[in-house]
Amino acid sequence: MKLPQDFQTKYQTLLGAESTAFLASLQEPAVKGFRLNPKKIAAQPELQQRFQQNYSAIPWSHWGFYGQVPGDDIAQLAGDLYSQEPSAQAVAALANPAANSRVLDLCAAPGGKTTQLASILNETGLLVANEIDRQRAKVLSENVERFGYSNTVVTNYAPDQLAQLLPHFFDVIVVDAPCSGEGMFRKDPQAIDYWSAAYPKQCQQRQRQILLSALALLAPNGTLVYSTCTFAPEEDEENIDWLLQQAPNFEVVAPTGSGWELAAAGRPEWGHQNPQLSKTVRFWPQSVRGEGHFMAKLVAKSAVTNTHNTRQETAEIVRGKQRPNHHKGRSTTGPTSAQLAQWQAFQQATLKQLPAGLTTATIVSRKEQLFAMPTALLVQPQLRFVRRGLWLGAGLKNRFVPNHALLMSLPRSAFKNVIDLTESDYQHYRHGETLSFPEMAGKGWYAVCYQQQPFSWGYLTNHTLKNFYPKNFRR
Ligand SMILES: C[S@@+](CC[C@H](N)C(=O)[O-])C[C@H]1O[C@@H](n2cnc3c(N)ncnc32)[C@H](O)[C@@H]1O
Repeated sequence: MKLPQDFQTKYQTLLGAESTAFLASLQEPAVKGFRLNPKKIAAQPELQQRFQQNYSAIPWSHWGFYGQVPGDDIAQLAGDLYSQEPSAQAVAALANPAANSRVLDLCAAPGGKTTQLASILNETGLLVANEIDRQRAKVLSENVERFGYSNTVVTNYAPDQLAQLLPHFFDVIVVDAPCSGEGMFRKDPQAIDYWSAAYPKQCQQRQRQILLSALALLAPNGTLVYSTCTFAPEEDEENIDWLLQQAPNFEVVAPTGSGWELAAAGRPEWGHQNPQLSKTVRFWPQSVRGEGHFMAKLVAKSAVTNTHNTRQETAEIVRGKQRPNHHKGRSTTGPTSAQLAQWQAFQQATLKQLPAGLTTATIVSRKEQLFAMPTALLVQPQLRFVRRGLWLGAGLKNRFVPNHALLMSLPRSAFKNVIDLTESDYQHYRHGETLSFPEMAGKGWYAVCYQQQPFSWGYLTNHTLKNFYPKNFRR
């Protein structure tokens, strides 16, 4: 790999003798990793064993392993795992939101940190995954669907717009900032083409704008995690030093627990000698099995009285004192009683259990489509979504048609009817073909499975399984 001369000179100056090992490490192959989805793996001990026996664990990650699982493995399709390089798995682990927190992943696509944060929250609280780029937000939304957590919504805002809509709303915010990507040079050599000596400073300006919005979105006693996949001090230590000046009530906290001793500390000398920077974290490829990453966790030094009243408003909505303002809202309303009746009839016929997050959700409709939207978000009827919570399905005139997202949010044991496909039927079904089962009688919705994993809805009628595998996933 040909590294820019300016890059080499910069790190020779910054790192001195260590630069030889650092620059040599960038010529090594990238380290691959993936992370299991605890929600889906919990009920499948044989699948857990498959991974535990064949792959070694990533020390600092929740559920992380070194290695690579092919993209068309059923475990990928069924949302059992997410491919993510090992160091990137430290960011959500550092944030480690408490159960029931309101969490925002501000720069979220394609969803590596989001899916890990969702796993940590384990269907409690609320997770907003926001992405500024519309196309990338769609990919993020697909990954959120695949992982199957019903308390996760996807939005598509610039950070300052979101801050106007949900000021001081979140307990935990992760800013995995767009950066100069030096830590990705091995994984994605194209990042080298974008790089110039001036690029880190340009990125710094954009990162500071994003961080100011993050402060406006954060509850007074909230936690902010900032990360980049670059080595550049301008984007790392300098930004945290600057952020502490903007928010003097905050301090950096160092990670605790096993695995973190393998990471290095940030460098105070690269951020105006601010001693707090020794509690920031660096992953260097010459000393850990992973790519380059920087991260810092900031918490409020002293408790501040929470003056905003969103929690009170939410409680009132839940208790029914205040109705969500449907008129100002872009598109959601309450479902009709006929739609609700269809949804209930569908549940009775098809499901043994409901997704866990539904207990803290409100059912809303958009035209005939029904969604379980996290109740806490009803305080802001102006909010537009790419995914407004768990997409349940369509309440049509005489029937309910479940959405793929509902299937992905449930374990195999939740379905009254399951059908296991052979390898050959599985390939046909993934193409979108209808399958014939002369021995199967009756009518109804089935969770269609391969290797025990639900991957699609199917509707059985006249000995034929109608194909509801989403058209955009067919191949
Ligand atoms: C490092 S990537 C995020 C990776 C993601 N957190 C993950 O783990 O999969 C940074 C993201 O920030 C987005 N972005 C770019 N410019 C932005 C801006 N001005 N404000 C907010 N986000 C921005 C990019 O589109 C990109 O998706």
